[in-house]
Amino acid sequence: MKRYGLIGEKLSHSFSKEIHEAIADYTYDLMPLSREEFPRFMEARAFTAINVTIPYKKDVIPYLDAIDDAAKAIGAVNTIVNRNGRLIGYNTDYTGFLYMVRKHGITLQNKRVLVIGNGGASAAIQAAVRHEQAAEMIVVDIVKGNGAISYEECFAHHLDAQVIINTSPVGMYPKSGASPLDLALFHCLEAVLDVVYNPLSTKLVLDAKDRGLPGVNGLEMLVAQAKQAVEHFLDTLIDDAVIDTLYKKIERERNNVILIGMPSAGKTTIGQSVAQRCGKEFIDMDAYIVENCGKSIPQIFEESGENGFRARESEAAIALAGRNGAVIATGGGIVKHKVNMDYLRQNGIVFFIDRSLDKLITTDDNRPLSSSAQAVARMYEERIELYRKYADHIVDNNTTIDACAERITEILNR
Ligand SMILES: Nc1ncnc2c1ncn2[C@@H]1O[C@H](COP(=O)(O)OP(=O)(O)O)[C@@H](O)[C@H]1O
Ligand SMILES: O=C(O)C1=C[C@@H](OP(=O)(O)O)[C@@H](O)[C@H](O)C1
Ligand SMILES: [Mg+2]
Repeated sequence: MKRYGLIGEKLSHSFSKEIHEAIADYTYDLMPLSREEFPRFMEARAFTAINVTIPYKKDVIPYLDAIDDAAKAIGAVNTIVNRNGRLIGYNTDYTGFLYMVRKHGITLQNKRVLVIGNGGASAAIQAAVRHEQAAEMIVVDIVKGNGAISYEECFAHHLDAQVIINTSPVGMYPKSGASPLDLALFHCLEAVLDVVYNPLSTKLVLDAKDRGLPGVNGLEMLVAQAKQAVEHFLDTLIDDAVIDTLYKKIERERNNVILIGMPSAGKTTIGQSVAQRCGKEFIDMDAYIVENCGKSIPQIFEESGENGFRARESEAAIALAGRNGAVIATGGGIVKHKVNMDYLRQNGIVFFIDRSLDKLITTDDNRPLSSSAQAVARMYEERIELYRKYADHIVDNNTTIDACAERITEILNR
């Protein structure tokens, strides 16, 4: 019987089963192995082809009969094919990374490249950067040595890096507020790549985008390395187009849909409709806060003022930003604290629901901030630039709820 799959120590968060089974028509098993189980598994050779992940990418090498040049240069293998009893090793992290670089039109040749982190993923990427003939490659790590310099040394001498590649886990969920370095320091920066794919866009990638630079997340590389592994598994060539299709599909499924805009603009109502149309879960952030506090919004404002409410709103934003594939209607003031949007944007595509001001005035007790035309106008003045700044898309809501929800669904599906 043919057997395909992935070995590694902890595999519960792996996307590989989903990706492989979308590209090929075999069953792909996640096979977590403890350190004790690992040697027996490799000696038995009872598989057709496997991928290898942390911590076994180096440890598999002694069990193999041959490895290709890239895997040899890197000293790590992520793909093993059993060809009539002979185990052959490859490294598609290397080729997957090169796919991602080329796809985004990023040139490494003659560039000063800064690689953050010096672990397994870094080894493959360092080999790829060398292959692309970078002018200079600096590796920085929290642990100095083994080819890596310290952050101190990096800040003292290498702020002229042109391309930054994060191979470290810094910025990965659940510590997604973190970034390995402040991009503002790097005055020659042209592009940033990150191997982390949960969240879909790390803080580092969003910082690059905010500076008008290409910021590339690790999901594309993940899909590319899997597609190239399938090619080795089945000894066939597959069109690269499948990478983009699959990458976009996973991104669409995992991204949250975040609705922002003035109070009464229609975020809650439209959010429910979008969720229903797309078969996604709906979360209303105000309702989430009320449920968690056991108090109504006016009650929270009364007891702890706007600041008290904003603190609870930030807690909710950070918690909900870790969700996947939900439609999240925020409260109108979400944009007032940058940290809220910093988190929500990591796993979300942001829609600004724009409704004309005269339609926003309300005597609803639940909206203590929008009871008069003056109050609404003042609030609008204060926030409009922020709504625009954070929006990936601006959608008009001056006709029907249905029309607006339909427009959002259209944008999501294109
Ligand atoms: N396009 C629209 N047509 C008619 N009523 C609308 C429209 N958009 C919003 N509303 C109404 O405005 C009120 C406020 O909407 P809601 O979804 O609660 O806004 P938000 O969550 O942005 O504060 C609701 O009664 C909703 O039905
Ligand atoms: O704009 C705001 O500052 C607020 C908007 C409300 O949500 P809606 O936008 O759903 O009304 C709610 O979060 C709170 O009353 C504060
Ligand atoms: Mg609402």
